[in-house]
Amino acid sequence: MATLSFAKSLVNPALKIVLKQGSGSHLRSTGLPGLSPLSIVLRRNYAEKQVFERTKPHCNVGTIGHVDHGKTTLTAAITKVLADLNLAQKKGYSDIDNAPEEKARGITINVAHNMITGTAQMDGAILVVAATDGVMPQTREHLLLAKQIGIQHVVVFINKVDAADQEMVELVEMEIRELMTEMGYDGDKIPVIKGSALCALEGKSPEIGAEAITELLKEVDSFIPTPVRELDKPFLLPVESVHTIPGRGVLKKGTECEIVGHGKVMKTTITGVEMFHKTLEEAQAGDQLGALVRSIKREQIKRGMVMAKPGTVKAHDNIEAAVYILSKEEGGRSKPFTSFIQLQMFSMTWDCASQVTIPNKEMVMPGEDATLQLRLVKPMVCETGQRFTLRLGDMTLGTGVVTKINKNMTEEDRLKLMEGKKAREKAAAKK
Ligand SMILES: Nc1nc2c(ncn2[C@@H]2O[C@H](COP(=O)(O)OP(=O)(O)OP(=O)(O)O)[C@@H](O)[C@H]2O)c(=O)[nH]1
Ligand SMILES: [Mg+2]
Repeated sequence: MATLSFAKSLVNPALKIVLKQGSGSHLRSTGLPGLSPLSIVLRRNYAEKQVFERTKPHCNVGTIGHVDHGKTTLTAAITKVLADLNLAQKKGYSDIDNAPEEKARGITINVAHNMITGTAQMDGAILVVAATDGVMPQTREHLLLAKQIGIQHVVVFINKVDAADQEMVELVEMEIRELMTEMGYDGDKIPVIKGSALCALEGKSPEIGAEAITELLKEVDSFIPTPVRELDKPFLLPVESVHTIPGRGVLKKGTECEIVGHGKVMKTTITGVEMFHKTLEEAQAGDQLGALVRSIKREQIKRGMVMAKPGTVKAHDNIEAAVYILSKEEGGRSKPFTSFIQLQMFSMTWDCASQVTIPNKEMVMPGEDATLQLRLVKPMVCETGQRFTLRLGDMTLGTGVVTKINKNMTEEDRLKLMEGKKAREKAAAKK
């Protein structure tokens, strides 16, 4: 397995670091579903050509961590340090935090949601912890989620060391190593780099600024291996977002595909593939790309649908799953739940309301495992083994994996489900 090495990258003037941006393509899909706004796509040998050349592997690394600990600043600092070495384009806060709400409030919204919907795509993570605060609730929540969704490689950056004394920094390091071990990572071996993203960004105190970033990149490089992509399976791309580009009528050009989800199945043909604003001959698993498709209107496609080889995927609305319900300490809720609770299910790039039935017990307590039957209000693409998260409002309640697919509901079943939902909502409103 080839390893994408930042150490190597740093001495390779051909490296470019590219942040996820809107590509202006007609249908934006991603084989590495839903990169978080803070994700970094590392690729090497990025040449300023109109045609994209696949000469180096890609590795997707995202930043996670508690609110205000410096995720956005660190991402900006990484691009600055690499740009100074002529290895990347510098990106500002507003390039990184893409959503309008994020821009307006200067915060990264919903990292957990991005992690959940973007799971398969993050090959590794940088956990940002401010030395001034230490481990905070979202530090735990994100790390737990990272573990559960299968992110095996995490590098830690203790940020804001400019604003904390040495003793504090050492305590925070011990605290993090302990937490990592508790979460099932090798807390003693994990690379922990201490520095200041702000200093790096402002070009101050190089020993805790630029040099710390360089060290972080070296560790990312050697510690996070290049993922092995499943190239021999039929293609499947979760739709991340949809864009219109006027006057452009045209995966591999000519490939027939099906777009499935939100209760629909549509057949079409791919007329062009783009990556990082460049056209390419062929996209492969692990790429984040834009696909142009024939005779489909923008309104017909929605985030959460899946573009796949015809006949290879189906949408389901009645499934069974093994689920772990987070305890309060892990960021879950303190109360148990019973059958008929309505939860939002998040998987790949979709989310859908679902009604829960607990087949073999009365209720599920926080911190417990359970088998659940989930009935979705619309059929969505899911397969046995697919991972998902259940949320209630903005709280992560649990994470799970699909264990069995039941026959889709009939229209009558669905109506009953919706009616039952309405009745229960009415009853709840009366209370
Ligand atoms: N003193 C100091 N302040 C920093 C450092 N890095 C970031 N900050 C400040 O911390 C605040 C939060 O930084 P952000 O990068 O927005 O943090 P974030 O993790 O993206 O925050 P959310 O998106 O709100 O979750 C800003 O005011 C930064 O200027 C640092 O190294 N030292
Ligand atoms: Mg932010």
